[in-house]
Amino acid sequence: MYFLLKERTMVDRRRLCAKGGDGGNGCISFHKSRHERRGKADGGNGGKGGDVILECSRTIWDLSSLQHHINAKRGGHGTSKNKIGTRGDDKVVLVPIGTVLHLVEGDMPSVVRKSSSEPLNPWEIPDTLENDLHGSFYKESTFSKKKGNVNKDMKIPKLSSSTGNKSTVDSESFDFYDEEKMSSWEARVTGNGVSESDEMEDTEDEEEEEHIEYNVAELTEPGQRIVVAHGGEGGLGNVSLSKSYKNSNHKKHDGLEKVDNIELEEDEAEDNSSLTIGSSGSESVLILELKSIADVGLVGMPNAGKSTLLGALSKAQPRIGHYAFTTLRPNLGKLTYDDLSVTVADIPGLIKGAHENRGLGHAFLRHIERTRVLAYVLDLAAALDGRKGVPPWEQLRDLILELEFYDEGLSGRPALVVANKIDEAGAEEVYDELRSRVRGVNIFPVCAVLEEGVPELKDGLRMLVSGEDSNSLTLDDIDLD
Ligand SMILES: Nc1nc2c(ncn2[C@@H]2O[C@H](COP(=O)(O)OP(=O)(O)OP(=O)(O)O)[C@@H](O)[C@H]2O)c(=O)[nH]1
Repeated sequence: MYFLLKERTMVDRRRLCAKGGDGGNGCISFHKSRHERRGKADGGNGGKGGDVILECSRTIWDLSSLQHHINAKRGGHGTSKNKIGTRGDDKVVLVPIGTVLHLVEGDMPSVVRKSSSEPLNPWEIPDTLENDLHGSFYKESTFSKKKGNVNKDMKIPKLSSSTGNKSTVDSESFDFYDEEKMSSWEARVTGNGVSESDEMEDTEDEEEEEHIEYNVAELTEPGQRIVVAHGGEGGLGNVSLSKSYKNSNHKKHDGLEKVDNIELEEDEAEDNSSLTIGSSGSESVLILELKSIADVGLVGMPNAGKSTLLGALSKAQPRIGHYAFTTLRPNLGKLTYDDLSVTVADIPGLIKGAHENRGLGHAFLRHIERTRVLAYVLDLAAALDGRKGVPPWEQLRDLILELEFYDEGLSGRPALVVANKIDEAGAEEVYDELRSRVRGVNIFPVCAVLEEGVPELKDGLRMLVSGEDSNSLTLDDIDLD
């Protein structure tokens, strides 16, 4: 029995600017009493700023809920009676399993922690400060530009770059889908004059000009956490300042008061004031990308019927049009069997030249790269009755070529073939010919519109995903003569 869940459009890539909270300022205060007429230092340290943390979660499906700018809270200021400022709240952002991080700017995501509620010792002077106090000379940048280390346990995936050219191989000029459709699709506006394609292209252009460190970290386990921007350290209150100077046998003076009977020079007092200011939280710019978007990728030329098929498989209602490229971003459907749950992605139609980034080819191919198995969706009716299209076996050849041009081995994944639009007049004969020309993989005749052949296809997909069927398709398996 199948349980079918609703389909939705997914966001699989997002740029994120993260900023840790600034540290709170330390307090300069003196408690005076009858016995302590000169006053005793009692100013507390500022609280540490919060971190921005990414947490891997099963409950998150894609990156659509992620904001572009995420700031953690600043730490509270220290107060008299040696009260420490509150620690700024961390900002924990849930991301899906398989989120890969690319670093555009800032510190390496460094710390993997299970919980953000680590008890903070308010009396502790941060290492960096301790060193500065006893070391050479304090500089504010020491706080704000603290360089993190990559966690050794962090899994570094080997994903190929998403913007790089995969191949320089030329392909023949494309004549299957007319240029008018292509340009109308590219110009299609999806609201406020900005098309999704424009938005994606802008992002890719922007990225090409940047120096990006790809795949610096990956979130694979639910509950796994990575700090992407650190909170600044709190400034020192005069209690901590006087203790530190005492320890280091420095003689200092604030110009007006004697602290613990230690004489302090006036010029040194100015240095002290900078130590009381909390440091800025670190900032980073990242690109988050989903490594794996689905178990099954529906791959086909525009108009082959992929969206309709996804709807038939998952009772979803993706956008379906009578023109090419109805789908600009992958739609996802979930197909749950008794013992297995399978995600199916309707990947935007590929065209000849996609590997050269024609028609947003790279973006589309990147989606395919992140599916486990492939279902080639062919349009049996494309070449019928003098239509402009090419026969299904040639569609198959073109699809395999595009995958191979983009990334050698991409077409080597387990696959099956969906022969769609079997209901059209003359399609049965084309299907018979397809069967005689294509060997090695299962071929399912389907009418996605009427949902005919869909149960058998579901069984085929199940076998593919569970590994019972591991057949893949190469050009050698297609008889093109
Ligand atoms: N006769 C017939 N038409 C179909 C069938 N499946 C889909 N269509 C039609 O084919 C056209 C394209 O369908 P889509 O599902 O949008 O195709 P697509 O492959 O997702 O297209 P892109 O998103 O542009 O890549 C629509 O007009 C569908 O109604 C089918 O089984 N039989």
